[in-house]
Amino acid sequence: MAERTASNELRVAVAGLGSIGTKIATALDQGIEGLTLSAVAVRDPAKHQKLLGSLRRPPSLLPLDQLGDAADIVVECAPSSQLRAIVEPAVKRGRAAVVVSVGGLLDNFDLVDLARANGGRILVPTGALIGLDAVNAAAIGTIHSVKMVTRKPIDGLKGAPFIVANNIDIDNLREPLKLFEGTAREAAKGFPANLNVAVALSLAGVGPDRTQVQIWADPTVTRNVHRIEVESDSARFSMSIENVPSENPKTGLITALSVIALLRKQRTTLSVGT
Ligand SMILES: NC(=O)C1=CN([C@@H]2O[C@H](COP(=O)(O)OP(=O)(O)OC[C@H]3O[C@@H](n4cnc5c(N)ncnc54)[C@H](OP(=O)(O)O)[C@@H]3O)[C@@H](O)[C@H]2O)C=CC1
Ligand SMILES: O=C([O-])CC(=O)C(=O)O
Repeated sequence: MAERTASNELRVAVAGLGSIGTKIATALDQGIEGLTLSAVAVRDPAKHQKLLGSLRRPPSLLPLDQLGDAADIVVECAPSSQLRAIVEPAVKRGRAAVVVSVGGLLDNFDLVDLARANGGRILVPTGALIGLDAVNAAAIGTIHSVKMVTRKPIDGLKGAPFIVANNIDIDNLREPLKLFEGTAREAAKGFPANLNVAVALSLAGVGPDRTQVQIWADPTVTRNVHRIEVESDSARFSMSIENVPSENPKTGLITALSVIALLRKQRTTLSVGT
């Protein structure tokens, strides 16, 4: 059972105060019904003094692996390399972990079993994507295929391991270039900081080995564009989203908002959408 504050609020900890974590911590501090920001973990406290000093109710500053001691819900918004260090101790204590670096979950899927064995939960928000409610619903029946095409500006792809390993020059592109076509599992390996959305889609639907993904470097777009097509026995649907990049060009602004929406649903009286 989750412990509660004296006022019966759920305590939330935020791991990583980058483009996503900063917005979530700020929203919690400004007030989300039934929730309180209890702790944060950062790599370099000096870098975050301004933000931490501006919060109305300063949270505890803790190491990543102690966040679960101070919170009922631990929100992971650090690089995927830190996923295990954040989620494992939290779910071992029976806490809920909200995971945004969802690509990293594929190599750490035993965490789901660990959570199950200890009464913890792992929550994956829709994040920078759209329509996981419909994909979840279709998956109750039979999904025949899920295809996703992602187009990103050059800055949103720079440094991806797939690009580096294949020595692809994307800096001087004048027209769109298809970089990759394959499964969501392969996409997550080659583009770990760019294709979390493909993994979230796959976990909602037919899994990482049956979700087909194309990735384009596109100098003609300024947004991270994802188009998805689903064929199932209950519905056929196409969805697309054009994300405004945040201070981190790899990350759409809507990602933090999606997590805030998920957190709101934990205690709100009226909850809309699955
Ligand atoms: N699910 C989805 O739809 C999406 C997921 N993402 C993923 O979300 C994650 C966060 O993205 P974003 O906020 O843009 O990334 P940022 O790079 O902006 O922020 C990551 C933060 O984590 C901090 N950090 C790194 N190591 C540690 C550590 N050991 N302890 C504490 N903090 C640490 C960094 O600190 P410092 O500033 O010191 O480097 C940084 O502030 C990424 O993995 C990204 O790929 C992104 C977009 C969409
Ligand atoms: O999935 C990701 O990691 C980021 C992304 O595509 C986006 O922000 O649109």
